[in-house]
Amino acid sequence: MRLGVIGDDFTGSTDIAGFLVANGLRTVQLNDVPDEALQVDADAVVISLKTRSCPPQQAIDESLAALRWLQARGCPQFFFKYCSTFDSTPKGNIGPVTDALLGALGEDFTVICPVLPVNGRTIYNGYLFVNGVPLHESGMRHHPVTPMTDSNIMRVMEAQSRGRAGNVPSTVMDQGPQAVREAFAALKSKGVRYAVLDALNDAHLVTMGEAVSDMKLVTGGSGLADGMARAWTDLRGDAAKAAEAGRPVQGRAVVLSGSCSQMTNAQVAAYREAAPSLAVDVARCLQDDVYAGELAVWVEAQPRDGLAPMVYATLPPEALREVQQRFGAAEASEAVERTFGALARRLAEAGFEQFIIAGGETSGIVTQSLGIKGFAIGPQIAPGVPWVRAVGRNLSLALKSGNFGQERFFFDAQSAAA
Ligand SMILES: Nc1ncnc2c1ncn2[C@@H]1O[C@H](COP(=O)(O)OP(=O)(O)O)[C@@H](O)[C@H]1O
Ligand SMILES: O=C(O)[C@@H](O)C(=O)COP(=O)(O)O
Repeated sequence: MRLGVIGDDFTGSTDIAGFLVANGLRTVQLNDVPDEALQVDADAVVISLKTRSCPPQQAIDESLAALRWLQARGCPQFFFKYCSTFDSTPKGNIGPVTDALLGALGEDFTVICPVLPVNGRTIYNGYLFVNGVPLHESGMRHHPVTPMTDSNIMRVMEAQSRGRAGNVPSTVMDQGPQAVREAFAALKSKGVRYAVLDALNDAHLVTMGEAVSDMKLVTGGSGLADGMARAWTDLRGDAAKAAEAGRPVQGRAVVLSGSCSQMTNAQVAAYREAAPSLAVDVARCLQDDVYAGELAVWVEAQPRDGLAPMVYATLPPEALREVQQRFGAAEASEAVERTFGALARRLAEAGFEQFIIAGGETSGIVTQSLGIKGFAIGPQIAPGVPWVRAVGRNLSLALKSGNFGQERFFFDAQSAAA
């Protein structure tokens, strides 16, 4: 095994796994900390946790358990994968988990690099941009669980961690890996613990991929992993072959959307025009246990041919704010997640085999509710969203991060599975 990834959510984990596979690496995704006895033969193992917004101590404990599992299998390098829009408030959990992993590895320096230029997530002078808009002005300022109100990654990192952050600017990135390594040494000598790496383009990814080759722990988004994988010329194989085991199974499909991100809103609006669609009633999610069953009955009653039916809780920011004021943000989001978990379980029992899910937390709860222990990674539907196939089960899933994919993503996913 060359790389062990600890992902803080399920969509983020399939995102990074998809990029490793696209580089021809044999990659396996395991959901939650795997059993001690499990043995895996792969170039990269991605352990997906659901630790983005749980209490910090739980995030630390689960991340350290994942680290120990990987260490016990001789893994030489570790990647803490979090969102390319950072998705972390001053409460955590990126800072606390990074500190805990550094401590466990006996290290005192790492990179902070939430970038994915192909999906418009870039860093300039330590400020994170989403499609050219500063993070705090993007749709992420309205995120229901982790609203991002500051684009300065040094500042948000320092607010939730134990050390100082510094920046490696794009002008240094332009000079190549050796210059970046020298910048690391200079930052370290000033007592900096976290180097926030600028990345504006593909060339910067390749540079950083080489520059971090000796670092035991790296942290960030899939852009960094893409750069690292490109440097492993000895491992890179045929991408189509690496994706073969994850090709989607054929069967009945459903779309479940629990993301309120800007792009998901556009995707739901486009899909609702063409396919049978049902909006979730949050009050019912909070009030009774029979609601998920009723939703399942509706899904099952939709025509078998044509586009897959969609159940969605997706709301634009103003409507979401109203729901949150009425019921409480945490209570509402938990109830919606619980409903999607129960609905997915009912649909799997009813024979549904393809699940197209929008939203990281939503994907996490659905995967856990379906009792899926691991995924083989298939071909990408859009950058960062591969089809994945449950190990040992006849189930395929597309786990879409809130802001990933184009407007016709739900259509694209079904065409890619045909
Ligand atoms: N209508 C709604 N009212 C309240 N909370 C909601 C609603 N729809 C979705 N949510 C919650 O918002 C959160 C969205 O997070 P997530 O699934 O990670 O999406 P994203 O990938 O866009 O961040 C989930 O916890 C979900 O349950
Ligand atoms: O890095 C990313 O942007 C994604 O891989 C990611 O982490 C997804 O998170 P959600 O937006 O919560 O789905």
